[in-house]
Amino acid sequence: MPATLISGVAIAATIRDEISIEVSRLKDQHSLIPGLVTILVGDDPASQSYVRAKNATARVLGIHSQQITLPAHTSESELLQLVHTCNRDSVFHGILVQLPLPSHINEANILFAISPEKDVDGFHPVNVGKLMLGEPCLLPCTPQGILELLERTNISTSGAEVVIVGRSNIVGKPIANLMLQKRPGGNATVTVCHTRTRDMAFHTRRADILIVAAGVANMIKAEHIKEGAVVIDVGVNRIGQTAGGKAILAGDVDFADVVNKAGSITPVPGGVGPMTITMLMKNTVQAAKQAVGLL
Ligand SMILES: Nc1nc(=O)c2c([nH]1)NC[C@@H]1CN(c3ccc(C(=O)N[C@@H](CCC(=O)O)C(=O)O)cc3)C=[N+]21
Repeated sequence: MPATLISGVAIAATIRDEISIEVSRLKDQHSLIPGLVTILVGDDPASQSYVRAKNATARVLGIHSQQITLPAHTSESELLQLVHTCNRDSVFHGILVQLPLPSHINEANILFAISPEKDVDGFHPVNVGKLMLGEPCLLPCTPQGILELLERTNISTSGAEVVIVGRSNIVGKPIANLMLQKRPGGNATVTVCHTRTRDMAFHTRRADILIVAAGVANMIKAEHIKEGAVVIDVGVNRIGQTAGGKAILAGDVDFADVVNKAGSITPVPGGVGPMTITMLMKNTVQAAKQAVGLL
């Protein structure tokens, strides 16, 4: 029997409806319009399309959003100036600096300059530290999206063997921490694999829930998974182009190879990606409410 498809598109749509209702309520009852500024440096086509999607989603939900696009040769100090200006601008409750930045800009210097209250990516050390401690904070969007996917498909993590492939600051490390926490959505036994892991399949085959965020197209095959496992594919790899010039996407999981062995699986596209953008909207609303003392 083929795996049950976990539709990020459908679950994201449900959450977007919830957010849209909340945005209307904030407007009506508190004259509060959540605001998001997205900052894009350079002209990488993938980054352009992600930022466009973020702004489009914000508008649909009634969130005020503005995109600021700067040339690739923008200096670190110019970008820092812009971040400081946005920190002070009360129209914006959330600031997103699209990554990756051009190599002459130190990403940490920029991310650390964003006010933690406006850090809707959850990348600032204050929010990273709070996450680690289990304190309320702005959570990074992709890990938060994965928790929502599992919760809303009634997949329990308590006592489960969760194996994560990838140790990035954006996905691997924070999702590992969240799954460890002593609260619903956590309580898992967590293993994190990476490029130096000696026998990847030995670990991944033990997973009840396998989360793959390695950035290597189709690396996870049937031999890597246990029969009936939940497989969450975070990979978004551009592996080619259609005749019309549209990017062809592949996940980190070889979907065709795994689909008859997994119990449930997220597709790419249409799985984790739409959840990531939705959590950015949720964080923007949370930041706006916090800014005016509603949380
Ligand atoms: N400051 C910052 N924050 C981010 O959250 C951030 C970032 N930089 N840099 C790049 C990564 C990547 N990322 C994705 C978001 C949505 C989809 C997504 O919606 N994907 C669609 C397909 C989109 C397409 O067709 O290209 C899907 O999987 O169905 C993918 C990837 C956010 N990122």
